[in-house]
Amino acid sequence: MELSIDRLTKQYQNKIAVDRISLRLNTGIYGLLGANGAGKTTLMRMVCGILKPTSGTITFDGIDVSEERYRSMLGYLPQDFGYYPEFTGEDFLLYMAALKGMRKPQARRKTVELLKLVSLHDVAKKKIKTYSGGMKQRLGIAQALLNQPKILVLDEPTAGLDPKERVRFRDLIKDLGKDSIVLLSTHIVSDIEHIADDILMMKSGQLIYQGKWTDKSGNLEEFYLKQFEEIE
Ligand SMILES: Nc1ncnc2c1ncn2[C@@H]1O[C@H](COP(=O)(O)OP(=O)(O)OP(=O)(O)O)[C@@H](O)[C@H]1O
Repeated sequence: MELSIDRLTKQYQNKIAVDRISLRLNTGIYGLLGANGAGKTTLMRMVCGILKPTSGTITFDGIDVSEERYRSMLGYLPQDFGYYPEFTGEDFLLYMAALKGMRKPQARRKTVELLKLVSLHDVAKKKIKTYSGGMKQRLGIAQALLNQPKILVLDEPTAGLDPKERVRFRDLIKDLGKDSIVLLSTHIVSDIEHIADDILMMKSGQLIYQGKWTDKSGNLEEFYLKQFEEIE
């Protein structure tokens, strides 16, 4: 299982948001770190096939990002995910399953399973508008997992969560890297430093660090902040 990104570039009018990024990702959790505007969302949107690159390619085991087969293997939680406040958590998942073309019996089975996984089974029949930020994000993860994706893209899933919810979210994500490629963006080091198998760090559209971060590598937070300082 390999997601291959080759010299990927995205240019907006006079701004290069992603600048010739090449990456090979296998199963595991990849923590994508970068300051605001570094290009994380642009990169992730291209990996999800919803933003067309200016140049470069993205393939999964040889399947191009533009193919339907690629999409069927993808799970995505966007930064500004739109929940339906009047839906219950359960109805929302059933609705998303229908959008993904799942058959009803399978959708029902998967909904029950995922509500348990994200610890929302007790509130499955409550309206989303009564959910906390953390509960909504867990529901967001659940919808992204409906089709058992091989590639799971989570764009700043911990934004707006309190510290307790952050830990809970981290615990949930930890296991997902066993069978799939998880790409998770954040600008908070502690969100990923203990769960990411590999660290990817972006600055001004470029990848400035890629690989494992071990105790020998030093303090990740310090290294990260140093890159920040240089921007300002
Ligand atoms: N549609 C667009 N048109 C022009 N410039 C854009 C567009 N979208 C993004 N940009 C610019 O591209 C750069 C990268 O933006 P991007 O949203 O990918 O960064 P990010 O790392 O995800 O930041 P954040 O953490 O704030 O989401 C920024 O300078 C941004 O202003």
